[in-house]
Amino acid sequence: MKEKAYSTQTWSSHALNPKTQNRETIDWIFLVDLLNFSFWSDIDPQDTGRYDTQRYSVDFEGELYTGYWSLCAAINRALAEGIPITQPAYWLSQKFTLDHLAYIFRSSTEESIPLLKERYQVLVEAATVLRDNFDQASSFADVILAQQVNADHLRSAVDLVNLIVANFPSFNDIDTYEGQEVHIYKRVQILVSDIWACFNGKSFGAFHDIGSITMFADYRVPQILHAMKCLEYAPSVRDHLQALKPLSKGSSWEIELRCSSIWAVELIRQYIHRLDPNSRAKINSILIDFYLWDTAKLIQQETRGLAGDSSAIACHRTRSIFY
Ligand SMILES: Nc1nc2c(c(CN[C@H]3C=C[C@H](O)[C@@H]3O)cn2[C@@H]2O[C@H](COP(=O)(O)O)[C@@H](O)[C@H]2O)c(=O)[nH]1
Repeated sequence: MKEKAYSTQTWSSHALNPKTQNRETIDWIFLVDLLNFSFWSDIDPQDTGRYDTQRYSVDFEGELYTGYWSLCAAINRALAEGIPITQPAYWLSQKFTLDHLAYIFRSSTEESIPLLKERYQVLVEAATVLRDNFDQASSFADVILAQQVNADHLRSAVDLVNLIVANFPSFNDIDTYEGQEVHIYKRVQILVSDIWACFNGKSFGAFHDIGSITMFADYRVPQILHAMKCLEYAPSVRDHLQALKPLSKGSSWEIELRCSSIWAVELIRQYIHRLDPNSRAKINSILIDFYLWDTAKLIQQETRGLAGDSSAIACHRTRSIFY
């Protein structure tokens, strides 16, 4: 596997990610990270990620995309067809119906996109919040611009995360574990991080506390943390996942798995900073996460599925709008 230095520039190197850095790019990122959840397939048990399993696949410019990239492909395809899908006002227009969203996310295979109705509701809710809570804001860029900057013209990533979860319910990734509230905040943190990475830490992406953002607790990174022997699953949990059984949202196993993946990345980050104190300014949990996630996807492609060999672990099958 080709090693590559990880930096914010890596973000725009992905074929489907925008190459420009402007308000339209913010709109694209906002839409993607509103819908950045639950792409694991009910009909690809080996999790090969391949369209020939008939799992949900999007054809964009002659290429078939699955998983997270199917979301980006469907959005780019809609834009290429002249559908203003990244404009929040569109989500409140007459034209924007559940059937229209089904067309936008149409599949080239038997399986449709999971949680389509929830995706529709998330968009209508977000556009309503922009209109009602942010003075008819036409773009999420206006929400960022409304944020105070400090003397160095830098905003607070943590304040932006808290502002988003206080206003947009679909980002409220909170659970209760043994009576204690646990704020995992996966999609809101990847939203702020994608903006930071896309803008290379400048302009809309200029934050003085970006190092406070954690890894994004999804269902893909725990697998590679396990493959790297950074995460160990109790035999009962491992057997449950390998049997492709669903893991219910809010169960103690699900919360422990997500929080353990966050803590594992924090320990990796601390280890890297101890090894090389100069890396403190360059390496944060976001870049470690991006590296781990991209590497997990490469392994999935090369081995036709991360659950392929016995040492691998299947991803946990929790249907949720939060990741
Ligand atoms: N922790 C973490 N989770 C991430 C991402 C991304 C996409 N980020 C890309 C954009 C810029 C970066 O450089 C990455 O290339 C998606 N996901 C989550 O994965 C799951 C989808 O997986 P699969 O079904 O296999 O495609 C789903 O929960 C989705 O929310 C990430 O980066 N980190």
